[in-house]
Amino acid sequence: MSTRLVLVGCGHMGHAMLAGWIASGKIAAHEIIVVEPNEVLRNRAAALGCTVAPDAGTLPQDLAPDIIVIAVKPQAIEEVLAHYTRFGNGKTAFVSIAAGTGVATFEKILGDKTPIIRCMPNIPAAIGKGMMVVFATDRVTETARAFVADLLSASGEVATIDDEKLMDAVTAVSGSGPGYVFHFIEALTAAARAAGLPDKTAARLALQTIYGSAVMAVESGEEPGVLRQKVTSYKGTTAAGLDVLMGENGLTRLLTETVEAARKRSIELGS
Ligand SMILES: NC(=O)C1=CN([C@@H]2O[C@H](COP(=O)(O)OP(=O)(O)OC[C@H]3O[C@@H](n4cnc5c(N)ncnc54)[C@H](OP(=O)(O)O)[C@@H]3O)[C@@H](O)[C@H]2O)C=CC1
Ligand SMILES: O=C(O)[C@@H]1CCC=N1
Repeated sequence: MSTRLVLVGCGHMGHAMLAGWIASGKIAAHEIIVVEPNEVLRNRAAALGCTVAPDAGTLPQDLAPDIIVIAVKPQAIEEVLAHYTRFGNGKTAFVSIAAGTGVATFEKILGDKTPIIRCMPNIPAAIGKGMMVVFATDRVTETARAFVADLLSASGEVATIDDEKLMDAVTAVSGSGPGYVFHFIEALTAAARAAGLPDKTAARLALQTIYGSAVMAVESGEEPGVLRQKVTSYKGTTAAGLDVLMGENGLTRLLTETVEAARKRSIELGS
């Protein structure tokens, strides 16, 4: 069977998505070529059954994939795309997961008739629990949109946006968000240690509390604020803790500043 998809870059995010696609059966490993210069990461992709290549120069001359997924760092995009211009202005759709880099950059290098999709995934895609947000240009056919949406659904939930400018905010919230949550686990663990708990107990209590609360927020169908109130006894311990966390300089303000810093960085990466 012919190659349907070329994945360029198989690091943290590329591999997370690739593994989910293959496990879902939505695409077969032998329909995928992975281009990755790092030998260890290339071997990891080969172990999934994909054909692998160290660089674009070794790709077959007659290659005509439906999709090329660009999963390299934003700083490398322009240099990398220069090796894929032969696929531009044609039927091959380019899907980029790079933060910041806008459609305009792709069109400048590949040609303005190239179908381009931007997707902002997040790392829980590695376990099929990702948030995948998609923006597609008018050049992208319904068939290509449907194929990409179906493929991405193997990695988690899929949402679409119609305004590319929102991609910076999306990146700052769901793209980077797992980093904030992992840090929240670290911070609660540190606080538990400071409160006198042994290291292992501190880590276990923090992780299970965040896991249990997140699953409950998803599965109960209740608003987080309602769930919070169920924990908060009148003049009790939670109220005392939340007085700090929900105070003027509390978590909402901190997260607003956090998201804004990430959004600004996304804009910088794209300029
Ligand atoms: N990590 C995350 O949680 C998320 C990442 N993203 C986006 O995904 C993209 C990749 O990020 P991430 O996976 O974390 O980064 P990684 O550095 O883990 O992966 C990128 C990979 O691309 C390889 N690479 C470099 N040049 C080429 C080339 N010419 N051809 C093929 N592969 C190449 C790199 O190899 P080498 O290291 O040898 O240079 C590396 O293995 C970024 O644009 C990022 O913005 C989006 C959402 C979430
Ligand atoms: O940190 C980054 O720039 C990438 C994009 C979103 C998550 N990781």
